[in-house]
Amino acid sequence: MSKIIYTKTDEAPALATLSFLPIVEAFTKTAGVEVETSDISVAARILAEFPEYLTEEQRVPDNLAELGRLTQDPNTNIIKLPNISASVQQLKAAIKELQGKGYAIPDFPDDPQTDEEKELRKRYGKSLGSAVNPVLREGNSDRRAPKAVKNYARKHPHSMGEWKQWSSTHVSHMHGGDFYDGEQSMTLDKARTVRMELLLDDGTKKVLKPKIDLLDKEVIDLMVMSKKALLEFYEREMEDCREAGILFSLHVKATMMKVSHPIVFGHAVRIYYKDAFEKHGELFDELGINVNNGMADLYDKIATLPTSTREEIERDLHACQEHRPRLAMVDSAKGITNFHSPSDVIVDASMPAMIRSGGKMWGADGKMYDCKAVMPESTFARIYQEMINFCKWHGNFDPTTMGTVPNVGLMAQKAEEYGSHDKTFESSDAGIARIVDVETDEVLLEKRVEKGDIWRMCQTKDAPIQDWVKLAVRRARESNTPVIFWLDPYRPHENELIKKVKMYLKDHDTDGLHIEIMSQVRAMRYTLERVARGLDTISATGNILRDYLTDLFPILELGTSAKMLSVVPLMKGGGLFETGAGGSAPKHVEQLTEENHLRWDSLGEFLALNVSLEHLASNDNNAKAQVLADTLDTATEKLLLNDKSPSRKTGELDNRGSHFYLALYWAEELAAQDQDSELKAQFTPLAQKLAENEDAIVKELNDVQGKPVDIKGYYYADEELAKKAMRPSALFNEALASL
Ligand SMILES: NC(=O)C1=CN([C@@H]2O[C@H](COP(=O)(O)OP(=O)(O)OC[C@H]3O[C@@H](n4cnc5c(N)ncnc54)[C@H](OP(=O)(O)O)[C@@H]3O)[C@@H](O)[C@H]2O)C=CC1
Ligand SMILES: O=C(O)CCC(=O)C(=O)O
Ligand SMILES: [Mg+2]
Repeated sequence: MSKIIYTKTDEAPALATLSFLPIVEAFTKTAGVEVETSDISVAARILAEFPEYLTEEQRVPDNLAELGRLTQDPNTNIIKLPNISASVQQLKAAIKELQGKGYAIPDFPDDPQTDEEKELRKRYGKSLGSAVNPVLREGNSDRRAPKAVKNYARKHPHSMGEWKQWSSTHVSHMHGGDFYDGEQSMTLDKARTVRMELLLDDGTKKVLKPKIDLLDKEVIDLMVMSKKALLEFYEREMEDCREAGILFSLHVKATMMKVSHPIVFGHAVRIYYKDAFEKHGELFDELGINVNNGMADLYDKIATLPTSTREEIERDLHACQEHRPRLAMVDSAKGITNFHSPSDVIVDASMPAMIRSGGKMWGADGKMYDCKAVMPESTFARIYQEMINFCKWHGNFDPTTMGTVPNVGLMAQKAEEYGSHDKTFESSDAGIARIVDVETDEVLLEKRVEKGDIWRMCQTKDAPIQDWVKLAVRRARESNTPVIFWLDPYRPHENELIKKVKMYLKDHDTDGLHIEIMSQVRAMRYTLERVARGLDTISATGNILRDYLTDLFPILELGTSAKMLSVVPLMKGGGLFETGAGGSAPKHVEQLTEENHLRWDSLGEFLALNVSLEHLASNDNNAKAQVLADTLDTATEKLLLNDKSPSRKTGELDNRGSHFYLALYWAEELAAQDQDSELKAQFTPLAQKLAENEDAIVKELNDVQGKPVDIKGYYYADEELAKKAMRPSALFNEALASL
């Protein structure tokens, strides 16, 4: 029997699943496909970590570990929806909700002191940040806008803010002392076991990671971010921003770069509120305030103080703002700034949204202003300035004519920064950070660090690089599109990759293909020159640029990266089919609970299901699955053409309504096809029933809107209540059940 594993995740995609999954199950069972669900939501992952605190009935299996194992099985077929990569604040909120529901899990230790607390912190750390994707992505990334989606966007362009040549918006990044500066990299000459250690100035050694097994031909890097340089950078840029009179906005990825970026974020907050931190620092330490988790943590903790002390602190914080630039807002109505939480502004989505708005972000008064987009680490920040330069010079892109930029991204086996979290340290002392061969004591890489510097090691295995080159060549051939490898010869890590790419390209027939290697800024310029002329260009990039570019171009081309096809051909032969390139849209949940309208667009799920079925069809020789895939493809196109995607407005067709239309069109296509008479016979009555009841069903789906809906929870909502909310049409439910 063919099997699809459909993940249950968080927030908007989890809600959408409650409506869409019954359709998937009903349709695919006709091809003998079993749909199994796997809950990898942050709440389920927390519960799976602490079975000994739970009753027998409360325990849940470690689904993520099981899926990780399955990525090694060639028969695996997973549809993966986006999940929360939790910040500390989110994790704590999820823990609190679970405790409130009677799950006696321990508190999150903010400042672990005892061994027991340290152990708990370590265990909670497994659910923190980007904890799911690196486990499941045992293959490289193939993300692109399908033709039908691109054509639809060309005919129905989203709105674009206007770029003015006089715009003050720009990107600021460090020019020295960051990870890019002085990076060291090497390709291993043989398999080795290494340790990471700090050689202190007094000659003693602090071993931070005793044993890392490395493979032959693996690329390793050592990078350091200087705290001093970072603080000076912030001080300078804040002053520069204040003088310019524009908004200060910090764009990091504290969720995915879960160790380094919260530290980088925290320094920005402390510099901005420097005077208040100098005055109240001791008290803040006593209260265990850690602004690496955002100002929300500070406000939560000072709430417990006597009113007079709290008010004094608040006054001092406000006084800091007087000689600092205005901050970009996340929610101006609620007074939530860019510094509120490190998971509110996530660079992959936040920078494209800013560029799409003509270089503007929200100010505290609810109006939009030019901004200084601060991305301390220069390695990848420069691509955004290059795009901004292009927009200022040429005006904004035109979605009706612009070319498309698919991406082939290196990410398998925790490539590059993805796998660096357990090898990232905030240096406790000054000394030499070293990577040393355990057997021979040979120092492979070393760099001076001062107290407070962040240093890390990255690994990129050779097999994923070979697979990445192969995938890039395959995509170039299949789509007859040029491929540019975005690799910078001045960056040691990428210089190692360039040698490998050149070598592995020789393994393939590249006759007639256009393949080039360019540094990032040149690659961006080259790609944009083509984009503006309506020409397509595949970007073949490392892991971080994979993440950045697969939001950047889709958001400009299509309005959202939710409409992307996102495939991970697993290196062992299975398939991981992701849905879109974006996240879990927390704001959408708010709209659902307040107004019972879910604006989440499931196009990404439809596209993923399509390729998942195709994969089953060829792997399992399942001809019916192929018919389902072909008809789903046509139905999806019809849905776009008939404008049945969810509206943003309460009272109009939402996620549930668009699911109904997909089911209707899919059933109609199956009824109309002649390849499989059994399927035709099964779906003809359903198509008739849905078509006859179209108006009544849509009315049922729209009539429930406009009122709040209580699903009793955010991270672990009541499944029955949520299901009821997401399946409000009795007519539609009955029709599906009749299949
Ligand atoms: N693959 C994964 O597992 C990923 C997970 N994440 C996680 O998702 C969470 C939110 O991240 P964030 O950076 O805010 O990015 P999101 O992509 O979730 O949100 C940014 C905005 O994009 C729009 N959007 C995204 N997806 C859809 C969709 N399917 N339909 C309609 N609009 C959509 C929404 O705009 P509007 O509000 O205007 O409707 C949304 O507010 C974080 O916890 C993050 O870690 C992020 C990226 C990938
Ligand atoms: O894993 C994460 O935290 C986010 C991943 C992401 O943004 C992406 O893959 O595009
Ligand atoms: Mg992303």
